[in-house]
Amino acid sequence: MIRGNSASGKSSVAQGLRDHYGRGIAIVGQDVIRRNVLREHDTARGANIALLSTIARAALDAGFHVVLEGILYADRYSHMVTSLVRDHRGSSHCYYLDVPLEATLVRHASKADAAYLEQVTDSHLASWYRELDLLPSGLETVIPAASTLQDTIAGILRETDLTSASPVPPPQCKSSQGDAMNPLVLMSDPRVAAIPVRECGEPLVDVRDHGFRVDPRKQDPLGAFAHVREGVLARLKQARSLLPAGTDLLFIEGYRPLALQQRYFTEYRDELAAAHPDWTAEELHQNASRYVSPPEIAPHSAGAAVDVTLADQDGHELNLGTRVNASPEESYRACFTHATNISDRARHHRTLLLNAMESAGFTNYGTEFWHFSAADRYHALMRQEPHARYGPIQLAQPAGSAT
Ligand SMILES: C[C@@H](N)C(=O)N[C@H](C)C(=O)O
Repeated sequence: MIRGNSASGKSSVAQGLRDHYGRGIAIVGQDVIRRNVLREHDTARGANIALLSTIARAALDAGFHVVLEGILYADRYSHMVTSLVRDHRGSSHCYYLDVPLEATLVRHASKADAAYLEQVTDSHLASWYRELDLLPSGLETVIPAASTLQDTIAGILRETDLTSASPVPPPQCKSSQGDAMNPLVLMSDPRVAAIPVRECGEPLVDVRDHGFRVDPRKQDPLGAFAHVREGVLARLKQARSLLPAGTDLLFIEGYRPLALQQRYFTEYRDELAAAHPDWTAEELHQNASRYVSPPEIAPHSAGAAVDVTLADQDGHELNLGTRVNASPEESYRACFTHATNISDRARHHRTLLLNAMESAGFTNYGTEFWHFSAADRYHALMRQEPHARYGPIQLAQPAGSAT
């Protein structure tokens, strides 16, 4: 988001970002919506406020990066802007172009649009001007007037990680496949279910007792999410030790009770069925298994799988291209581990994670960069092992708790 007074350079910065990045960036300009589309005054109850939010959300949902730019006075627009930032599942960056009134008047006078200059005079600019009209909670990075247009654009591209990402959406490929060289084996592949399980009986253990960074987003009352088999914990420890200094594993989810797995699977399959009424039951089952494992072979319900990502040394989640648990539809398949429609930096982070986890003996699921498992049926098939060692398991209930 780019805010600032009239003639502070917001739209030039937005245009410059798009010129560098190419297609895939939507510019949502307050002036365009308020003046051109609605032709309304800027008031606290203006219809443009909700419309800006709706357009930005729709563009994000369609897979675009969004640059929202405008004067967007803090007292009128901060609620809309902070809600957008709060609800956005990717990363958000807010900038305020801090240009003194005198400099905005000079920039304004240099505009080529004579009709606009006639309509918008210096006294308009002066009456609209608000000094350092920042949003609450330190959301914005203030860019001083001394920063040149080129420097501002380069800085924002760098910070937002948009320097070299390819435009979205990516080239189309068949929805249930990888590429010709590395076809994905889906969880629904009958070869996975055909792998026998020789249950080894290892218990579930709580990773929170072992110093891992554990993200609370999948937390449940019993702490089931933080459990994994003993051997999985050992591998996690090894993977963690293999990461370069300054990066750490961020643990999101391990064990998942079978009933929850069943619910996730049914919900997602029903979502696909609503979006693709022409798909057969088999197509639905297969495509659902890109994102949720069929319950009968679920690695999470065997305590064999972990969803993990990377954090920096202060625990801040790193950018790995999409949010963890982004669905193929939501992310234009950028959630696929080897997706090409992510930035170089995100790719680098994915490679760090993949290398560490695979070296520690995990197998990744190619449709989810964050999902790894060991000694379950999927892992056994991919590593050509004759049987799995972890089958479905139940988490012991604490003594005295209701069943
Ligand atoms: C739902 C998603 N986070 C997930 O866990 N997917 C894998 C494939 C699974 O269900 O095992």
